[in-house]
Amino acid sequence: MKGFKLTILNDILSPQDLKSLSRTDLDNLAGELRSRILETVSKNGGHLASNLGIVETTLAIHLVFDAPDDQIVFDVGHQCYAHKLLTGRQQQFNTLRQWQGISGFTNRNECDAFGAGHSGTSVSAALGLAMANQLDGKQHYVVAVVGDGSFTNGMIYEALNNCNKKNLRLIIILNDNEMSISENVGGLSNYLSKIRNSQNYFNLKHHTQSVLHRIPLVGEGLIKGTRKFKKQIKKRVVAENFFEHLGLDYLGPVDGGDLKKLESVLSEAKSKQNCCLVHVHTVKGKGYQHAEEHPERYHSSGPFDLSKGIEAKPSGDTFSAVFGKIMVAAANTNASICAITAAMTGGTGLDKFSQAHPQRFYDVGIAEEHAVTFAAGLSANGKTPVCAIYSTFVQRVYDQLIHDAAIQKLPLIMALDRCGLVPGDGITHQGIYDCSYLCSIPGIKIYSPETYDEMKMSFATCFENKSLAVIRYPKGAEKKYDRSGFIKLKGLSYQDFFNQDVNRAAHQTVKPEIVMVTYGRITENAYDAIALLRATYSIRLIKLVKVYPLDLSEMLPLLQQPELVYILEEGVKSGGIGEKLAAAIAQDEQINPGKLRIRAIENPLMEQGDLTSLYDCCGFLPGQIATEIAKIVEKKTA
Ligand SMILES: Cc1ncc(C[n+]2csc(CCOP(=O)(O)OP(=O)(O)O)c2C)c(N)n1
Ligand SMILES: CC(=O)[C@@H](O)[C@H](O)COP(=O)(O)O
Ligand SMILES: [Mg+2]
Repeated sequence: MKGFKLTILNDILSPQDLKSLSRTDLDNLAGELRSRILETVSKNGGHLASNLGIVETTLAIHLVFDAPDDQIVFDVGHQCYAHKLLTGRQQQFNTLRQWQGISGFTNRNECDAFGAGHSGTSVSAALGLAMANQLDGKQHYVVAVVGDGSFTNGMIYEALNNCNKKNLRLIIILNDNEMSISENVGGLSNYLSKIRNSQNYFNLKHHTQSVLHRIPLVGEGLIKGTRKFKKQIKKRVVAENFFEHLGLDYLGPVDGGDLKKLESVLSEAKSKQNCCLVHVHTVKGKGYQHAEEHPERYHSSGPFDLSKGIEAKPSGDTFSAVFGKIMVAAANTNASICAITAAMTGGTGLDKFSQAHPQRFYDVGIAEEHAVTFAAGLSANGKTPVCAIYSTFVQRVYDQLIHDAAIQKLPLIMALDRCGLVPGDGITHQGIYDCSYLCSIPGIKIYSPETYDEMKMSFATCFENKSLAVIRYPKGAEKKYDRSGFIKLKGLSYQDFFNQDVNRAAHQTVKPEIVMVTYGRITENAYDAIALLRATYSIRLIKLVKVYPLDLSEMLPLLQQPELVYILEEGVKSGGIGEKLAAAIAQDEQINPGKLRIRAIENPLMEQGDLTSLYDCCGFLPGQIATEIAKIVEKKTA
């Protein structure tokens, strides 16, 4: 792909420039868009397969509609790369997903009609935009683009239920590529495949309708009563589908690779008086053979060699993979263990479990709320459910955890993946809120293992204790550094970095000047910061594994001596573990609350970027931590 000349794309400064292109130019442009997407994702990482599949649909949308007056709302937003390239962001496209570059999702700051990252929001947002237009007497259209996977999300149906208003300039494009990240699941996916496979349904329907139009007595232009009669006949001859029953017009399925047909069907949708759903059949990964053959592998990828494709096997363990192993091993000996995922089998490491224990594995679709209440139901009838969900998507299940688990006093284990800062995906995917909001759920216990061993122990404890518990861990692998000096207590471990000549037994009597308290992946940063400080100060590092409720009887005695207690937290400051500890210290007569400092995330609206840039922005790099601590101590002793 290197050196591929993008002759047409270079001249597209706005969607208006598309409108004068010839058919041949448009076809070539589709190829150029794919090349640019491939080239960029192979360098920066990103969501490849979905973007390759939706190129012609995006072109058709921008040919038929007039953005930005007409507003396009992408569900999830991970498939918006062609849209970005056609809407004035070509120059920055090489900065995709990079620090201070452009986001891999739709982003209102970048001039998209609505931002996203989480699934299922598009139709509600688009309906709101369309209603606002209607109130203002504006004639603009709003187009929601939703994948078949996202159509498994309940919010879509809540929104569809409200779309049956007259003269609503709202068009919903169902981008059906037969895939979520992995294969799409459930009754809806079967139903869509039925519509697709009812051969020529669309053609038959159109043919029937045009025949009906031609019958003299019921033809166009006749009085209302006759129209009613015509509708009755239509209904009998052509069965309505689910969407039509909800009061929407339905067009499709249309071949999503056929730009001319797409344009014609979208133009027809525009002419409808109702909200219209256009069902487009696309191919995930289209145009790059590796991605067409393995759409799941190319859903979201890191950088890779375009000529070779992505290696089949990930190398080495990750927290997700270790979680998968823990689950398989536990379920081998405990028949009550069940695993639930909301469309993230591979990402959460549950693929092995799904093969080893298919009867006890549930992929419920992109339906986190349902996943948790469903798990609570399993729990109520004696099962041991483990819900594996990314931290960011758990934001959706706050009420389910309170109403359906905590209040019911039901044991339930939440395995939270992708906790902490999430580099490439950015602002919508940061796993930095969970500790803060989950702490207030009655009876909840939160563990934040930093190592695979701690993770295993946390799960073992939770399987045994049968309570409402959260085990949270980051994306990727455990950090490698020397942990041999840590002394384990119940819910924490600690290590003293005093004068190296002092032996461990003597530590008890030596006074640490600084105590650092931290948890999770960022412990390594604390450890590295200590390496910069230990020649000057004696420091104690406390690593929490059980982060909530805090085991104060273990911890407070360790905090009494130092001049400074410095809490380092890869999560939001507001309501976080640091603030919980501060509140506990404030009530302890032995500890002066004035010696506490919290370094946590104060501006959580953190865009995408590499982890080092994100850490830098938060003051989390070891050098920054060391400098801050030295300054505080100097000020105190001055
Ligand atoms: C609430 C929520 N849960 C899970 C995800 C993770 N996720 C991102 S894309 C995706 C699959 C979407 O499938 P579909 O809508 O069909 O789009 P496609 O990738 O096939 O184009 C999932 C599960 C998410 N973004 N939001
Ligand atoms: C769009 C989305 O929400 C997912 O595709 C997410 O980007 C996947 O992240 P991982 O690649 O870390 O599984
Ligand atoms: Mg799909």
